[in-house]
Amino acid sequence: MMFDSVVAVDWSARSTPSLAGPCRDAIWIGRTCDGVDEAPLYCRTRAEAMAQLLRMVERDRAAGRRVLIGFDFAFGWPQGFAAAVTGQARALAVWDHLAARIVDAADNANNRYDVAEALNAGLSHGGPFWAKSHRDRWAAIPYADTRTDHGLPERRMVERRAKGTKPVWQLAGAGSVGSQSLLGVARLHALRKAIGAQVWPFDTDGAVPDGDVVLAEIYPGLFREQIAASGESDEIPDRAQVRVTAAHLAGLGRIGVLAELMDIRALGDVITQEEGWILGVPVTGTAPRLRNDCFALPPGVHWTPVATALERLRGSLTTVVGTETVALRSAGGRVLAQDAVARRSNPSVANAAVDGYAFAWRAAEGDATITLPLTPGRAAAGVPFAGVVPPDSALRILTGAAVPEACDTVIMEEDTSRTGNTISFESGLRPGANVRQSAEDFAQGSVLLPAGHRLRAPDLALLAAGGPGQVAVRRKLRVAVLSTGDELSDRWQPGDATLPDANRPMLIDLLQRWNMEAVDLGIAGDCREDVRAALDAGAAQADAVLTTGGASAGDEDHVSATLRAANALQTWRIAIKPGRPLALGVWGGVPVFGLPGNPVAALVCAVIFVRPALLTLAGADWPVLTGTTLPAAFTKRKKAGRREFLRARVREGRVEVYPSEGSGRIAGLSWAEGLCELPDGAFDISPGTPVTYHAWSSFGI
Ligand SMILES: Nc1nc2c(c(=O)[nH]1)N[C@H]1C(S)=C(S)[C@@H](COP(=O)(O)OP(=O)(O)OC[C@H]3O[C@@H](n4cnc5c(N)ncnc54)[C@H](O)[C@@H]3O)O[C@H]1N2
Ligand code: MOO
Repeated sequence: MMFDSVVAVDWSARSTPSLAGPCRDAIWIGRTCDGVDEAPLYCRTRAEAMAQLLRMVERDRAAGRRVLIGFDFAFGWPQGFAAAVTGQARALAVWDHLAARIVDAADNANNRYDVAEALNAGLSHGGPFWAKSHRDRWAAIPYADTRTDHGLPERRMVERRAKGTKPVWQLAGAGSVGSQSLLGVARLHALRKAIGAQVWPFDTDGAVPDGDVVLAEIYPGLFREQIAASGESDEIPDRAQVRVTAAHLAGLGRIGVLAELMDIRALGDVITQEEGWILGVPVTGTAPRLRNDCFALPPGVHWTPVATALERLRGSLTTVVGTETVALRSAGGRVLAQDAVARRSNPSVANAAVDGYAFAWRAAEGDATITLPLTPGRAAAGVPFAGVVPPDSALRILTGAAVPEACDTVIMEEDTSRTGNTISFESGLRPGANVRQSAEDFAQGSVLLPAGHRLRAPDLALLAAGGPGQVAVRRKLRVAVLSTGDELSDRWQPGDATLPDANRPMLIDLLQRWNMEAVDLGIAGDCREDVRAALDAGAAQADAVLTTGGASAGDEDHVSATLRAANALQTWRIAIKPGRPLALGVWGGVPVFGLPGNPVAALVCAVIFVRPALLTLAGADWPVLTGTTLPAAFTKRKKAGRREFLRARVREGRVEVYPSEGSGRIAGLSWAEGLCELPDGAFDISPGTPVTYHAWSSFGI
């Protein structure tokens, strides 16, 4: 067993001691020790609870027991808060900050609103904390939720996954947890120092802790059903919560599941160092969150060549989707999550490649004409011959049938003549002729296809032949698509000043062809509130967000501006035409690809940059574009300093390009059947000059 003693604490942010007798909304401590569920303890103050816990730890340590203590408040804050307050992206730095400021007396009197007010005042746009006990005090904390663009995510990633959890910014009101965290963390900071406890996941970097006293964040809501079913109907709810939660976590420890739940290294350091995690929320299927600065370019970079941009993109992204199992027949287009290993050899036994007669080759050595007696019976595919073929005899055999043990060669029926029970044929057959050797195609245990491979129809034949009826694939990547701009409308009518949205249908179709799920976020107007709300919706529902429009630096470029305000924007000026302004950001841990609004630029950016990036997030191999070299049918003098992609098609073996290069000329997109890629350097093209052509099919279109 991992922990001998498991303690669950229901915390409280009260400012006065709770009633003398046990009551709700007070501190309760539940404990399961050596498999025995103890009666929960009631504590009137935080100071009393800490004293109880210290006594328990002392006793457990003296008895050589490992102890896990869970507290039901957030140990961390949404991504970005720690760095904004302390300059370090670590929750424990916030613990230090709070421990130095929180005053929490023995009678529960405390200054949490003063501390929250100071935090708000030090953060941009009024800060994230809201709700308080007195309407007329702490002016920097709004009483109702009238907060504006404070630039931090509303929830931690774990709060998006655990149903019923409340954001940590709310300091008062039913179910709020913000105040509990401020006061609780200050207390845990002292406990950690006093007894050398390990705080999971921060002290272990998301790994399973090895200390003898471990503090972790818990949430009794995870055990809601077990609590409801626990049978003590008139029990105070807080008491039932700590009792059942402790018993449950101890049970998970006994069956080895707790260790699995405590290994969250795969989530990355935004979670393991900054936001924290609720013990018991499963990790599988959870994308590691990206750091806000994951797309940062080195200082001084102004123009990024295409190849460098691709390399950087490749280096900053990894797989974010979990694994699921699907039937082989519906696995086409999916990405293998693991190497597919053959569960059988093909063929599994040596078998006949033709209809004819099997015999031992030694029997047919010598004479010009060979005559062999036939053994009664036959071997057919799936119906092996049950008897023994004598050394100088032959056996009737059909294509696909197992070659009997004593035989090694098969003669095709058309090459023999049969009289009664004998066959005759000309000598000269090589040993092993017309026999498919066991495992000549592939051997059991060999890797048929590597993880990351995208399955096509022929691959399904191979996997099926290798045995598995089911295959482990990556969950489909979900990608949200947003168009931006006041000029766009989905309800456009002739005569309107608005334009129909051309980008969204195009991008949604691209995603579907790449075997991803598209989430349609519609159109956001040219205002930050709209863009913010859409990005929030995208980050909540999808693994990545694609936007078009508003990517460059103009007054109306609200995608860039919104990401910049959240300190999450990197604008890459790529040496490419079209598609030069590409905004890359991270919103709520989810990458945002801000494509230029011009439809031609949007498509080029989508196929050249976004496709490989999304395939990487989806767990697929990085696609390498090779292209075909063909003679040009056009004339152009290309300047040095940027790569160009021209709308193109092939006619009579030569590459034609669309007469206009304007990146708003949508007709040319549809006219084209692919792109002609011109290199970064200067390049003079006249009819016949070899150029590189990529058919739409090489972009999965
Ligand atoms: N001062 C600068 N101006 C511009 C720059 C620059 O670097 N500095 N870059 C130019 C280039 S190159 C491009 S491409 C565009 C990119 O602009 P944005 O991404 O900010 O896009 P918008 O200004 O919102 O729109 C550009 C153009 O595309 C039309 N559009 C937008 N969305 C759609 C849609 N869904 N369907 C159809 N058409 C759409 C929009 O109406 C504009 O005409 O910036 C240049 N300017
Ligand atoms: O990206 Mo812009 O398309 O070069 O006009």
